[in-house]
Amino acid sequence: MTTYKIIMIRHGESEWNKLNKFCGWFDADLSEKGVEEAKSAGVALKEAGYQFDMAYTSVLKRATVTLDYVLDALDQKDLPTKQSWRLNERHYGGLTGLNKAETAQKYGDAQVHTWRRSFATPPPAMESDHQYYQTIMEDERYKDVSPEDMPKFESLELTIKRALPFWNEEIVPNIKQGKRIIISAHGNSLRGIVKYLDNKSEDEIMALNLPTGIPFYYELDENMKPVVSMQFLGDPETVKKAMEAVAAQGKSK
Ligand SMILES: O=C(O)[C@@H](CO)OP(=O)(O)O
Repeated sequence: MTTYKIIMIRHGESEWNKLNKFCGWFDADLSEKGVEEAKSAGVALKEAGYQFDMAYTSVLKRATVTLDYVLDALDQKDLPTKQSWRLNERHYGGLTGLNKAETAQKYGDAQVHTWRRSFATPPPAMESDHQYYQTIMEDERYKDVSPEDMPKFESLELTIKRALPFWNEEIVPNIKQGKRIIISAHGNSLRGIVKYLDNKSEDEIMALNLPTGIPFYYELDENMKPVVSMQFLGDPETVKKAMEAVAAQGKSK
């Protein structure tokens, strides 16, 4: 049986992860710790013997810069790379820029958990008087995104709807040609792909919190069904703690 291995990585810690702010499509930089995470991810991939033929990433710096550090560690700086807004973080709408713990104090932990992790419940929309509306919605990078596709908020369900065409039409054909692929993206765009690949239920995906900067792989069969699901390149205790820390970001204290 032919199988295909694909690496995915959530970007390293961003400045807004550090400040515990809802980030979404805001283009936050990596924090110093995030840079270190990205470099370590590159070293882990190098030590495990990985080389790639093609990379995919979003149009947001935290993912593209993470990819740059990884490719640098692998001596593959010139790797063909395709960027797409379809791999962006889910759009956090009106919550963008708010502190997660303060939002939980105001609306309750349960509401924030629903906004962060539920499948179908979207955050409130980003209205035109929102502090970051112009910065995000009028960004040149999105000038070719059709107005119907341009979100003002996204649930995980909506994030999956816009990410999957890119997975199916761009990434899958290259996987099937035997290209070795790395995807550098975001907590929720990757949760979307993972939900689809593993056919996870809405409850199962609600419980998944991806850590920053730790690569994981899937091994897929010819029908793109996982033979091996989500294996992290990191020691299980560290991965578990990092996942718990992400889950805790939405608690009031
Ligand atoms: O703020 C965000 O855009 C995301 C990822 O950092 O946060 P959360 O984990 O709350 O979905």
